[in-house]
Amino acid sequence: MKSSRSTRRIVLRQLRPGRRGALALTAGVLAATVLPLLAPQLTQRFVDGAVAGDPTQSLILLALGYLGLAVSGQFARMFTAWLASRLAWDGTNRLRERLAEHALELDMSYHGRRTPGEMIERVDGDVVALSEFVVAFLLDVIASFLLLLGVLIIVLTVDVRIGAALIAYCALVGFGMIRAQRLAVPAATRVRERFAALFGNLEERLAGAEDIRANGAGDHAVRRFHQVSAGVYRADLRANQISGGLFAGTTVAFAIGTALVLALAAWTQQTNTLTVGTVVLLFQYTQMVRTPFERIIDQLQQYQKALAAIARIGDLLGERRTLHDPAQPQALPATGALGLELDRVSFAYSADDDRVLDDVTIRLAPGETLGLVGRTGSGKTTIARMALRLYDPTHGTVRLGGVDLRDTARADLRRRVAIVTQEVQLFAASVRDNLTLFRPELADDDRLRQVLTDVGLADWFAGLPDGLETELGPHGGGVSAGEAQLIAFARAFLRDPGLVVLDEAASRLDPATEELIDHTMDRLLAGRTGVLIAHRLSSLSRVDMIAVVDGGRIVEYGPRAQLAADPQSHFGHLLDAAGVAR
Ligand SMILES: Nc1ncnc2c1ncn2[C@@H]1O[C@H](COP(=O)(O)OP(=O)(O)OP(=O)(O)O)[C@@H](O)[C@H]1O
Repeated sequence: MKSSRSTRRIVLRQLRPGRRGALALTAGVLAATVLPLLAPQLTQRFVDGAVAGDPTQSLILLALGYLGLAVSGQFARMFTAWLASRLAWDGTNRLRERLAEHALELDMSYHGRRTPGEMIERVDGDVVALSEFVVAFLLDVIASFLLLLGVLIIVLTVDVRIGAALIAYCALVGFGMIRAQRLAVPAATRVRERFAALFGNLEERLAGAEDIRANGAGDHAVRRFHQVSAGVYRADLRANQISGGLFAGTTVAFAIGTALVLALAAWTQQTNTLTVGTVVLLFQYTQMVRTPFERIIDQLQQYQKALAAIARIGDLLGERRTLHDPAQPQALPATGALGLELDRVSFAYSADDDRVLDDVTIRLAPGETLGLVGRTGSGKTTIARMALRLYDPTHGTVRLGGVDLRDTARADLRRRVAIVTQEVQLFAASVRDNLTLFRPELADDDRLRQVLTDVGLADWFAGLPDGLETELGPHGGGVSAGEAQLIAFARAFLRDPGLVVLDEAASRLDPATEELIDHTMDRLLAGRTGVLIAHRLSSLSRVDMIAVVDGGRIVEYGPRAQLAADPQSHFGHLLDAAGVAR
């Protein structure tokens, strides 16, 4: 989706400061510009006064005034820098929040097409690039532009000829600098590419450190690292040569400019139209031209980057959900088990893909449990995703408690359906937050403790140093795979759902933990409708119905006991092959 003007406007609106902030910033920028502009006026008076033999007292006063101007000018600049960073930080934080919220709202079909790294780059990298530009724009571009304008106007009023010469000179140097900058851009891009290759290489080698060591590929890894590092060195050297050359060229150009203005001023002074003080004044103003010039040209490059960032952020904000909440949602039954029905459901992950589900029909009465079996990639998880409305079917209908899922409100659905996935996502947060998923109002402490006991985590909980406030490490550090599964069960219990989807962990756990999990699974399924994606056939002993999935189709469907007893059934053969009693 291309970013439209309106989405760009939304991006910029988030960055806009409040009225008071904007006023303070304008005042700061004006002070930071005007104060340095006044300083040479004092120098002029000082020099002319000294030449004319003015009393020392008035010269000291002028010198003190100069000092005061210099100090307050610096102060104004510091204040503006602080304020600009603060306002940009506030603005970009608003934007970051809005983006994160928007990204979380988007369907799984969107996230399925994006890597987490890409999303982080959008929500953080692009926003930081934009924030840096906003600060630099406020500080460097606007302030530098005003300063440059002020200098040119003052010099023009002092002497039109020198002013005109300075303007012509600035235009010439500016043009030259912009052309020269273009030389530097490809070199800087190459440095970034080489660094990206270096970090990519490092990440891959570190992630695979165990395999590299075990297979004796260490020498090769180090050699490759040397090659990639050498690439960074060469690119960086080249970029530094170019920027060093540019710096030297600019210095020479400005030195020539200063010499020219001085020569002109000296010549004018000799014809008695300018005082010595005015020549010093002109010299000082000419010196002031360089920095704003360089800043503005520097920012031209950042501007391109910021434009690209705005476009990408705009694209993300322009993405819309495809799963819509209906205007008048139908409520799901508020309590009790919910019947589940997939009625001739077909589905493809994207319009170009083949069907992953083909004419799937499943009917589960309230309280019944279904076991989904089939080879890897056959479509079991996709069936579960349909029941959770993570996607809408391409054809057919999914009903829960008799209500078409397309007619339900998302919040209602999330309240009544729980899922325990193979890979439990734990957060670097307190146990309480991990259980309630950051909604402390969901349950009081007694209920949280009760649920932990119910899922068999009482001993684990007793060993925690700060009880419910104990912080878990990143990715649930310090929690074993079995405990993580049980925490996921506890999350499901807290919501008291009417439908539970369990995607059993494929990795093996120790027998004691497996027994605990089996027991908890039974408790969770009791009195609820359940869909169990079983990786251990023995787990299926607890389900009422079995669906054997193959290539996105249900090739066998029926009561478990009946299929197990049928000598010809797929399910029976599967049990026999796995050595599990029928
Ligand atoms: N997000 C996705 N985007 C595109 N294709 C997908 C996506 N998720 C799964 N698929 C594809 O859909 C098909 C069915 O996958 P699914 O995960 O439903 O199978 P499964 O039976 O649950 O497998 P497993 O037992 O390995 O978990 C596979 O071909 C898979 O590659």
